[in-house]
Amino acid sequence: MLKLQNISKRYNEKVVLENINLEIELGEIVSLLGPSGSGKTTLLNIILGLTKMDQGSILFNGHDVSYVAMKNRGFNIVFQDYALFPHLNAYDNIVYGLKNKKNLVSEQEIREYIEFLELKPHLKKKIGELSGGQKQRVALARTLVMKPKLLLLDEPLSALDGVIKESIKERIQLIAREFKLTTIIVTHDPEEALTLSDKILIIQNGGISQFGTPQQIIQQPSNEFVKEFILKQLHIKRQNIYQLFGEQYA
Ligand SMILES: Nc1ncnc2c1ncn2[C@@H]1O[C@H](COP(=O)(O)OP(=O)(O)OP(=O)(O)O)[C@@H](O)[C@H]1O
Repeated sequence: MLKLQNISKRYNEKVVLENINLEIELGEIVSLLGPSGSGKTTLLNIILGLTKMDQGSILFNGHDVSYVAMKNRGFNIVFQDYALFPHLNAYDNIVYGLKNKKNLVSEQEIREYIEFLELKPHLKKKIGELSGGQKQRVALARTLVMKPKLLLLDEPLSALDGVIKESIKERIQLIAREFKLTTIIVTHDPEEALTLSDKILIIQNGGISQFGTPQQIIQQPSNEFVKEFILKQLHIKRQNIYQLFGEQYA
């Protein structure tokens, strides 16, 4: 379980996060959802260990990792732009992080991740020869071979559309189930959060506006902001809501 306790962060006297408390169960997919500038990426980076918090603690499976360096936390992130190496082919990108950690994963396991993400036909291609969805799958494979204890995804679907977006969404859900991998996703898109996650944390101005399952957020929005943000301003497709939660919420 990942437990965030009283996390606060300021930048130049401006409060960016204030007293964030959160518990995420093993294998759960949680979306951090909120408007631009609400503090989502800052919270993701604090969990990763990339950004220092001013106050608070992070517990992972009972261990306090608040002061553990990023590389020793074992939490891995897929950045929004994938950060793949353009001069290497897909396979060399996937195994890049294993250079000094050869014993972390067997050849057989690497092959399984590649099969799982349907990347076999693309292994020899340079990054520039891959589609957006293929790049995203290479980035996911590269992260999975590192056997992360926690998977962090920054806007994983924002560069994708239509069918590709849906297939990556399904992949992310399969990864979380198959590998019992706790997954935290930053998104500003309510529809994405509602259809992808087990739970959603809605952040507004650095504070928690609501934390709950998609059903709870649809059925019992805890305040006007949640109602506006989720249901009205961002125009969630009625059809998707209908399919998920039934006619009365469409
Ligand atoms: N390194 C930094 N130095 C100063 N201010 C920062 C820094 N990083 C973020 N901020 C500020 O903190 C606030 C929250 O930023 P953050 O990137 O966490 O928001 P976000 O919800 O992820 O936004 P977006 O959806 O636009 O990416 C913003 O006001 C931003 O300007």
